[in-house]
Amino acid sequence: MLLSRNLVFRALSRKCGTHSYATAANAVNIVEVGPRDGLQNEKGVIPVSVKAELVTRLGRAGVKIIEAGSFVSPKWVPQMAGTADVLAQAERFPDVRYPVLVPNQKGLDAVTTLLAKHPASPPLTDEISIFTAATDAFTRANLNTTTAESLERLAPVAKAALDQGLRVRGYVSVVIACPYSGQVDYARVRDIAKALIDMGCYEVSLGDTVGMGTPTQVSEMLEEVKKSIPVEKLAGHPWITAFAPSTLPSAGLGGCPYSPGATGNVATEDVLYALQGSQYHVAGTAHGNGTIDLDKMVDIGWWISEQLGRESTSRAGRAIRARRLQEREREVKAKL
Ligand SMILES: CC(C)(COP(=O)([O-])OP(=O)([O-])OC[C@H]1O[C@@H](n2cnc3c(N)ncnc32)[C@H](O)[C@@H]1OP(=O)([O-])[O-])[C@@H](O)C(=O)NCCC(=O)NCCSC(=O)C[C@@](C)(O)CC(=O)[O-]
Repeated sequence: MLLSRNLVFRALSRKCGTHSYATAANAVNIVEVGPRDGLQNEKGVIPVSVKAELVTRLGRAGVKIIEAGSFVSPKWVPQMAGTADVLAQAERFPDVRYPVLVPNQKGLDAVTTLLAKHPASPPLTDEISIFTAATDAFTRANLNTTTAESLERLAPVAKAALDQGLRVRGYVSVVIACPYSGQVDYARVRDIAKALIDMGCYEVSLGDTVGMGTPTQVSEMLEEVKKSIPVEKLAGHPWITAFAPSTLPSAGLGGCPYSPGATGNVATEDVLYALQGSQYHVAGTAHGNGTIDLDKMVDIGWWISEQLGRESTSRAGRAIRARRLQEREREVKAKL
């Protein structure tokens, strides 16, 4: 699956966060963005039933935060059409959150309509993610406006969402380099992230959208952003090379359709695998042992990849599958 595009930095801060899912020291929050970021860039049409099943399977595997889709213009991102039906059809688990991406008031209105139509408890979603970018060129390509104008548009959307009891999370894209305008000014990243926090985002995910950042660049950018925002309110997406915690999709799928040259995401399975035996662990999840089930995530990664007509790019996913096949062959031979 598309693992984490955003690892949350609470583990690094060694403090509990302000969320209801506050984490202990060394705990990593994983925001699984497979159903949204992982699928939004696909060429073919993905049936709603497949998208809903993906959300269901992730919940069963113990993922605690699943970004289930987006309420953007279907003309801009056709793959995200039907997100309301995905939310309505997916089997939901009471301790799992299902945030959705919202670009404007129209997107929030669609969420409000959905919640009125399906008055479930807990609600189908209780969180929106709003997004902008560190450069005007990227914001123009992705949202058809400038960064400053996007922030102006998003402020009332965030306020309206908070007023109706929704949580609001923020994304800043291209925090290191922009595919259209090159190296990014980290002070600008800091100011934009701060603007999102000031409008009520409980956390801001910083995206190296094209995946060009080196660990040194990511550290420098973070040092700048930390001047205005405490680290426990930051998440990373998808620069796992530099930091432990993040927002990821399974099977390494995905990316922003308006980010030419992006090479896909770090797979959730790979991060789960890397965390094994490290000083970090996944924050408390649906499965009381505080872990996401790696084997189930590998299965989900292969399943969704098959649905999309490709192979999983997750290294851990491929290795674990190869090991399973070998074990099965050995068992068959032993029976002969
Ligand atoms: C923001 C807009 C809508 C502006 O697009 P626009 O064309 O400027 O908007 P508009 O207000 O002029 O409306 C144009 C048409 O879109 C419709 N429309 C307008 N809004 C909506 C809506 N919410 N839902 C459904 N329909 C909508 C609207 O009704 C109208 O339809 P028409 O009259 O032509 O039939 C467009 O640019 C858009 O949808 N952009 C989203 C692009 C996107 O989803 N990108 C991928 C997600 S971001 C990402 O992946 C990065 C991230 C978050 O992962 C972090 C990282 O990786 O760095």
